[in-house]
Formats: sequence, structure tokens, C-alpha cells
Amino acid sequence: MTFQFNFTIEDHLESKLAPLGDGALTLDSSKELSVLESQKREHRDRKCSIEQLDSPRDHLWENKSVENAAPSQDTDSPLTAASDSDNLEPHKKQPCLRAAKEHVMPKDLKKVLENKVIETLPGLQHANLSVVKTVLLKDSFPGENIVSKSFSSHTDLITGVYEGGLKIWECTFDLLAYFIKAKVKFAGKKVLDLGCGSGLLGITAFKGGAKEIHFQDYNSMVIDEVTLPNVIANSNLEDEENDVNKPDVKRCRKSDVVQEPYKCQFYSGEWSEFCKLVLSREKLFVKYDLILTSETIYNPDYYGTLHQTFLRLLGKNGQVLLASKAHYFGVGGGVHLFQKFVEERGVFETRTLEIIDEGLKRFIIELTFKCPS
Ligand SMILES: C[S@@+](CC[C@H](N)C(=O)[O-])C[C@H]1O[C@@H](n2cnc3c(N)ncnc32)[C@H](O)[C@@H]1O
Repeated sequence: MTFQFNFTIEDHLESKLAPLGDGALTLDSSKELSVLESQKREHRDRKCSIEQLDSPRDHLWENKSVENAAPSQDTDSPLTAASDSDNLEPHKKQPCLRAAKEHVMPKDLKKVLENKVIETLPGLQHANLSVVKTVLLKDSFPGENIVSKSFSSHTDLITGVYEGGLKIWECTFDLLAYFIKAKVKFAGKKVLDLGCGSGLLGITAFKGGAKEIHFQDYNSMVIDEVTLPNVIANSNLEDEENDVNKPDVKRCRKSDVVQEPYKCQFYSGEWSEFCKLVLSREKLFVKYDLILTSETIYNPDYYGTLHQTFLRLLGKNGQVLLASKAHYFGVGGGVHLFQKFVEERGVFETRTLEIIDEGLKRFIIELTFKCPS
């Protein structure tokens, strides 16, 4: 693979994830699980000094970051909260509703990987985020550049502007490890990776045979620069096309492989807007069998919309697998608060599937409808 970039990677942006060697994804491999866990530990240890940055800070609650936001690119514009009349929950302090849009899979899939450096996790490829950020910092965008905003405000989250999708958060690794341990089945399922960022959860479902996978992130730039490239990087297009040693019959299957990423759909925008968009696109919207979501419950002001999203989009017998830190310091969100919120509404049953009690305490929980039928 040739990389086309003519800049230096600044030290402070150097990768925090070391490549680990390639390998096909097998969900029951204990070797992969232990590699994944050590990767996770390494990742956490290296960033423990900046762990507080993981947690949204007090100042994120100030609406000033939103008020100061530059006009967004094309359809990336925030709408007023009042425009969402469908939500049952009040939008206390929720400053804006970013319009949702679908990101169409580009025709030239390889072009999406230009300027990207691809790294490897067990069974997964992903674009090096430091390189992505460096390119985005160097390029001048007509609209809002969430990377420069995030750098200038020294934070990974700016409420209503940038919600953190340009990094792989720790609980994603927890959920990936859980998939292997619990032998989670994806085959034939319609899956949503909600608040996807890098999209590694949805990509794992994609590789595990899910029939349709939707990716949603708040920020359009995250989808274009990270999620979409990651899905394409995991589609093995290059290997199939370049392997001239493969018999013709095998190479003819190239078109099948090229079709594969088209099982995936990509959306950006705020959750209630995303709901409206997907529900309006298809007359008979088929709800998701499985919703995967990691580190999306840090902001209690979003709980109403998140709960509503599960309510509207999850199939009656569907399952939400949610990974989260126990508590997000400085903001007040966390697992217990969210479980309490969900239980008070009486629609979903919550069940703790796993507690990860190393470093910052983390949880994997499941939500299912109390009365499926
Ligand atoms: C902290 S990041 C986690 C990213 C990724 N799931 C991970 O674990 O690496 C939170 C994600 O939730 C999404 N998100 C948070 N609040 C949102 C909201 N109100 N509407 C839409 N998306 C939201 C953002 O797009 C962001 O990618």
C-alpha cells in the first residue's frame, strides 16, 4: 500500500496505539482476547496521565462553546432545540440539535484511504487518528474544524460542537473484548453502532456477518475522515484486487467483496435528528436487532434523547450493549445515573453483564424491552 502524505507527524500527535500484527477476526480466539486486553491495558496506561481529559469537564457545560461555534459546513448546521417536537424528554441545557445527514459511500473506495495510515488491532484495521488529526489541522476547511477547536480548548469534547469521535475511547476495547468472551453473534442481524467514532464496534459486527450495519456519529467530519475509511480498510478490497496469483474464479468474486461495504450506512447528526431521518427514509423502517454504544452516557442532559433513540429504533426483541465508565468526573454522568434514569421510565430492563475493575471502573450493560411483545 502506498501512503501519500507530505507532512511530518507532530510529536504530541504520535500514535498511542502500537500496531499489533494482522489476523482474521475469530470471535472465540482466546489469543486475540488476551492481545486485545493487553492492548487495552497499554492504551490505558499510556493515557492515564491525560485520563481527566477523557471526562467531559465542567466548562463543557457552558453554552459559550456552542455560541462561539463557527457556522458549520453545509448540512452540519445546528438546529434549535425547539424544532424537535417528537422527544418526550425535555432538552435541559441541550444547546443545539445538529441536523442529521446520510453520508453516501463514495464510488472510489480507495480514494477514501488516501492520506491515511492504517494500523492493525487483532482482526481490525483502523486509520491512525494522529495522522487524521494532523491532516485535518493542516487543511483549511470552509466550515467548522472540530480538530482545531478541540486542540485550542484542550479537550476531547465540546458540548454541541464536537462529541469526541476522533479518538478510540477505552470502553470500545472493553466491548470488543466482551464480544469475544461472550461469543456475541452478529450473523444476519441489523446493527447500529451509535456514537460510533472509529466504528470498530460496527466493523466487528460487519466482519461477523451482520446483514446491515448503520454507523452514527454526531460529527460529519468523524464519519468522513474516520468511520468510512475504517470500514473500507476492513473490506480487503486491495488484497482481492492485487492478488494476481488467485485463480480467476476467486478474482471474479472481487465484485462481491466490493459490494460488501454497501451493507453499511453512515449518518451524522444529533440523535433525535438521526432518528427522524432514518425513520422517514423508509416507510416500513426495520428496527435494529442490536445497538452497540460505547462511552455515550457521559452527559446526563442527553439521557432523554438517548433513551428515546433506543425506544424508537430498537426492535422489540432487540438488545442494546452499552459500555461506559462508572462515572464521568466533572460532569456527573455514568452508569448508575443512567441505569436509574432508564429504570424510572419503566420501558427497558437493564442488566450488568460485566464490571471491569481495573483503573477507572467500567461497566458493560444490556438493555432490553421489559415487554417485548
Ligand atoms: C466519547 S465519544 C465515543 C466514541 C466511540 N463510541 C468510542 O467509544 O470510541 C461519544 C460519541 O457519542 C456521540 N454522541 C454523543 N452525544 C451525542 C448526541 N447528543 N447526539 C449524537 N451523537 C452523540 C458522538 O458522536 C461521539 O462519537
